[in-house]
Amino acid sequence: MKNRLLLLVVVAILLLLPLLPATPTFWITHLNYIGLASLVVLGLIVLTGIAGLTSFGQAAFVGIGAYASAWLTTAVVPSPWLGLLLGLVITFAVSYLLGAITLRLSGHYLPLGTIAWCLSLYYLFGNLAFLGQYDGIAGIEPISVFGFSLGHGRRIYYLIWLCVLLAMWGTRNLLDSRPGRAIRALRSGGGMAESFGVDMAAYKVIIFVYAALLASVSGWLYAHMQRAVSPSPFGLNYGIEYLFMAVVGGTGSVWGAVVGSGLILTLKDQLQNVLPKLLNTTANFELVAFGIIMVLVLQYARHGVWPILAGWWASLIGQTSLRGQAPPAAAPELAQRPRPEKGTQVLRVDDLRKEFGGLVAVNDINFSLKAGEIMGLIGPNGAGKSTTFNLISGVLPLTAGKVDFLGHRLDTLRARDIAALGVGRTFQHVQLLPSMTVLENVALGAHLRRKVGVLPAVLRSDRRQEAELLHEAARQIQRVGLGDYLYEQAGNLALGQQRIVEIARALAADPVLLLLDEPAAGLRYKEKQDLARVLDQLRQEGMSILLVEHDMDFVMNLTDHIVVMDFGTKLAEGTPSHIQSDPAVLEAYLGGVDDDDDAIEAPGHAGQAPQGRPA
Ligand SMILES: Nc1ncnc2c1ncn2[C@@H]1O[C@H](COP(=O)(O)OP(=O)(O)OP(=O)(O)O)[C@@H](O)[C@H]1O
Repeated sequence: MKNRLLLLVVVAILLLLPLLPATPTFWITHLNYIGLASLVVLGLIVLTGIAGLTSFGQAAFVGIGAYASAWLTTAVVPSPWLGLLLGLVITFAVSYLLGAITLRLSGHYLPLGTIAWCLSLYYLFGNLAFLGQYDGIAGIEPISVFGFSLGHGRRIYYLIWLCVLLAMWGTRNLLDSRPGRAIRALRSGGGMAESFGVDMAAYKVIIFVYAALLASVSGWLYAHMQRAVSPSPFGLNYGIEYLFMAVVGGTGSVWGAVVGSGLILTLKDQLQNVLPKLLNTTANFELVAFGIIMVLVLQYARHGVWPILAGWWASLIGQTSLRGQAPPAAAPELAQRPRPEKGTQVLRVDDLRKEFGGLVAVNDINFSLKAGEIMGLIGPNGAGKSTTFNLISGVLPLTAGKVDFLGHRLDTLRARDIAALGVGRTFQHVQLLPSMTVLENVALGAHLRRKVGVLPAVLRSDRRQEAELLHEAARQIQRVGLGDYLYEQAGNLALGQQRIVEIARALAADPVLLLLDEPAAGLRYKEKQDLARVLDQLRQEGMSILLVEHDMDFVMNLTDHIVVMDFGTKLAEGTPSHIQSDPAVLEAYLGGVDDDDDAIEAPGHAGQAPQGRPA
């Protein structure tokens, strides 16, 4: 409520400022530039801040939007609105092409790639004769709305800030949606999101184009505000400055765009005014001071200024934790996929093999799993259990062998196609998105159960589907006993609880087969019992569960069937009681059969199995 009030106050001030004759024209011009930069930085917040894809090249897209409209309105038809359309179409085509090529690059190659195409486009603007080469294009028409000219700074101000507010609204909607969760998962890099059906490569291109289109709109407004364009504001130094704005403002929130643009542009302006007077020289020291201030900000406010301001505001209005807040409103339940009859063979692994160079991590393993059965995959550290999981779920390619899931060959499919068939999984090293709430993390698991594109998400016409996804996520979180933590940031939970959240996320995908990698690690005794109850319930519902676990008590009490691996090979297979007295297993675990100790300790006494290979 108080947040809304603050927003209304900000919007009211923005509305009133140009109407007050006392407002200096300089302020309005300055605010116009802040608005133009905010649009570009907003795209960077999504691209770099949220998705972790660093781009130094956004200024080039500003240039495309500016030049397209400048050329069209001066040389072809004097319609800035057609100019906007042309700019958006060209930006779409160029950014799609550049994104498809450069986003395949990772690490430092991606930023270097963006520098390369930013330089290319800059020199292209400066060398094309019909764009006026380095002199650029002058005499550009102002924008008019229903015959009302926005030629004056105080008028175009409203259009600029309307675009900024709309872009902020749309971007917030996007981030708070099914595609938004996928975009926020891009930063995690690994294959986690793909294991829930997210096409990471496609989303990378989508947000690259989204950010470029925002920059293009900024360029269009710039061209018709300045009434002239030349290449210099679209060069690499501006691309770097936009990135600074995003980092200084705060890359995790849409408000960071406005705060960062405002701070950097005001700082630059003030340094230009104050430093010459202070140092009594005309020498250009402002960039030196600017650089030092930037280093200090990066050192002491790594997440930007906005999170600090937001924290102050939250403590001022007494905003407390969201823990315990009511779950999302009830919504129709998502359809469940048909389940195989109990006892039907669900998974069959034939001669599964994985070599890492000379190391055979999985050596021609065979086993099968039926519907309504829990199978344990156990073995000492390094036995090849997690690798087997990764082969079944498509995270790693097989060296040889075959994986059959309900008649589908999994070993020829990508991780996201395997997820779509009904295989859900958790990870040995927890892979949650720590800054997202538990609810959002689990809703990511249900990604494939509703189709919502970027446009409906931006326009917020996806609310029905979103309510269904959140309702399903909340249902699964309550099922695993974490209903009090729906709105807690996942990174704030204890490691054991994070593992349980991963199980809820896998359940949200409505799997037929659940692959759990060390689900009981880090849990207390009572939590393990609760988890065992949930898994038993799932088994009774007909789900097949394959779990890797070191806690023998947990495995022996819960599973129907166990496969023991050692050095990549299958050592033994059978029921828990059979495995507990198998001499080969005892040899692997305990270093040999002892007269006094002829079995893996009975459930209830065992606790953790020895970790590591026998000496
Ligand atoms: N990407 C990789 N590249 C090279 N070697 C790997 C890779 N992944 C796993 N290995 C090796 O394969 C073997 C099996 O590893 P894996 O993680 O599957 O064992 P594990 O049974 O799951 O062990 P733990 O219980 O410790 O998790 C180990 O020797 C490991 O070092």
